Amino acid sequence: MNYSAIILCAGAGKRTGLSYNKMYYNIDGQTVYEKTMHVFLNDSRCKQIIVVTKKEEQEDFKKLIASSRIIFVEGGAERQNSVTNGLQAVNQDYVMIHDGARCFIKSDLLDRLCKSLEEHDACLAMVPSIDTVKRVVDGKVVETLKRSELYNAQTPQAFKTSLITKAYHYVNEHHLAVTDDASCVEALHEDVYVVLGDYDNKKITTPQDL
Ligand SMILES: Nc1ccn([C@@H]2O[C@H](COP(=O)(O)OP(=O)(O)OP(=O)(O)O)[C@@H](O)[C@H]2O)c(=O)n1
Ligand SMILES: C[C@](O)(CO)[C@H](O)COP(=O)(O)O
Repeated sequence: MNYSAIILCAGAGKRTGLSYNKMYYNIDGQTVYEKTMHVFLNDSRCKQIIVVTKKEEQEDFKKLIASSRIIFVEGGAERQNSVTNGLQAVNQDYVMIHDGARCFIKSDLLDRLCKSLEEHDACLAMVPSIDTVKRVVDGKVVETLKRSELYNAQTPQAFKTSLITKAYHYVNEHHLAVTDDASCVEALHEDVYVVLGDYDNKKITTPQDL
């Protein structure tokens, strides 16, 4: 199953407290960006990698890794806008959308997603929720959700390109704000399938994560 990957790197990383984009943060001698990219570069099914960055940071990213499979696209104000821009460059029938900041991704997750794409047009990595989750309004608990039905969404989120393109077009046209990609397909009332993610596949978000 060949695919394009959209690697989102156009954020600011504000919640980390760093004075620079967390994609340049160094872990064991490699930037977060390089760690993420190597997993996709090592996958022969990944025919095109679309790196979405801020315009002014593109040259810095280019210096870190060179490959004929990589192209750069300018990001937008929100993650949703960055994905929308990335989708315009996709040249494969299937696409995986991945947060650059999830740099602990392993290749077996790509295998599971590719297998799922053979049968389904929309699937995403998820892990069962560990904590008990409650709905709170005005500082008061109004509901305890049934944990056995709760999963935490990760990336990659993998799709038939035509479906996710149509789904993003729909949410953008209706001014709906989404925090992940599968939500756009949900908005079209199309099925989205769960692929077992990995608890290690964390998104670097807070100073504690660093
Ligand atoms: N306008 C944006 C916002 C986010 N991202 C990317 O989407 C991923 C997930 O977003 P998040 O963790 O929220 O990253 P930041 O926006 O960088 O973090 P913060 O919200 O703390 O500033 C990151 O890899 C980030 O670079 C993006 O490409 N374009
Ligand atoms: C897409 C995502 O990583 C799934 O958990 C998450 O929703 C991104 O959220 P953020 O607020 O942009 O970090």
